[in-house]
Amino acid sequence: MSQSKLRWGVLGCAGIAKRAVIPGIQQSQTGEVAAIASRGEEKAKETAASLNIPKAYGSYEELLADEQIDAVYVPLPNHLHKEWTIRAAEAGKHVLVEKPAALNSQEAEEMVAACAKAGVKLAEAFMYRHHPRYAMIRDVIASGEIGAIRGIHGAFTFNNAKDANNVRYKRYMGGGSLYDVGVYPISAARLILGQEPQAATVHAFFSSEHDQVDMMASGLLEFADGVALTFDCGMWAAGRNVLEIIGTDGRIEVPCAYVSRQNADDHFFVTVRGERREVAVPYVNHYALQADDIGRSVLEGSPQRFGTDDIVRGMKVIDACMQSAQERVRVVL
Ligand SMILES: NC(=O)C1=CN([C@@H]2O[C@H](COP(=O)(O)OP(=O)(O)OC[C@H]3O[C@@H](n4cnc5c(N)ncnc54)[C@H](OP(=O)(O)O)[C@@H]3O)[C@@H](O)[C@H]2O)C=CC1
Ligand SMILES: O=C1CO[C@H](CO)[C@@H](O)[C@@H]1O
Repeated sequence: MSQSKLRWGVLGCAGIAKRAVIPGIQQSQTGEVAAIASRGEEKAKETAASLNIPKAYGSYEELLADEQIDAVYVPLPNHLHKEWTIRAAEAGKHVLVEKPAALNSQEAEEMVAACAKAGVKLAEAFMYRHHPRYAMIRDVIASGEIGAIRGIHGAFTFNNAKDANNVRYKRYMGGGSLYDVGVYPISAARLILGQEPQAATVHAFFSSEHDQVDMMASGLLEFADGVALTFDCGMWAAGRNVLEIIGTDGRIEVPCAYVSRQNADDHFFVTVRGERREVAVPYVNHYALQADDIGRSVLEGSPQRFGTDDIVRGMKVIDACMQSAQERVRVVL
């Protein structure tokens, strides 16, 4: 590609797109947001004006028909990820799709196949993985300082249960805490261990007041050598966003593990034989780094950090967690 920046189009005007991902692309080195689309033209125009986006479209189809757009960001409710990823790929656009990439691994496979057929890149927007903290944490583990990993615990909870119309409380849209936030500690454990779990056991509370979506879930993922991830996630509990890696000789605590601090330096803690030290990590915008990963792969041909096979493997784990929670069984992967 001869141009210097990837021209992004965004489908949908609210939520995480407006709050963080559009500013992230605008701060990235490789991308610019060239157009935004909404189901309502006025909303698109207002959002474009407020975020300095040159073009606004009153439908997603019109944006996909714009030949000036190279890549599309899909921050729609979960049940629309597959449809709009495939439509974007068929229109020749590279795709960054929000987490979870799909409702299940079958959908993820179809999305990966459509992108491969169209010759476009596909990435899942697990922005936290692009934060340099995770490479630093893996370095601490590789140094042997905390010894052999014996277990990982992750938690991601928040409380917006009063917002009854939220897409997270609609079952057909792929609502529920596992899809919304449980996916983060699951993704982080797979990232840190560099392997897939062998079995999943999840207990969830499906709320009749919230369209039977899971409002809270606790789970156990079994990895090789007796290592386990224990996690909990929830949408009607006080906010927590943490990860802990427990070794034979020490442990690593990661505060703000999945959504890093805004405009502030980050850190994590390493405790070995009772001595706790803080490892400082200067502020970065992980949404910008996420955009640059796909941007560099398109503009410079560099490999994406996470392949599309990771998307399907991750969704297989989520499938197993869902099945375990719904059927109250241990699911072998
Ligand atoms: N990586 C991260 O940090 C985060 C990721 N997410 C992910 O982003 C996705 C969207 O979440 P969030 O931004 O909170 O969602 P919102 O409900 O805030 O926004 C979703 C957007 O989708 C569009 N849309 C299209 N069809 C529908 C529909 N039938 N109902 C409602 N909205 C529709 C709307 O845009 P319009 O009306 O303009 O067309 C709306 O602005 C999810 O997959 C979620 O998991 C969410 C928060 C943080
Ligand atoms: O991905 C996400 C980041 O965290 C939010 C909670 O605080 C979630 O709702 C969202 O979907």
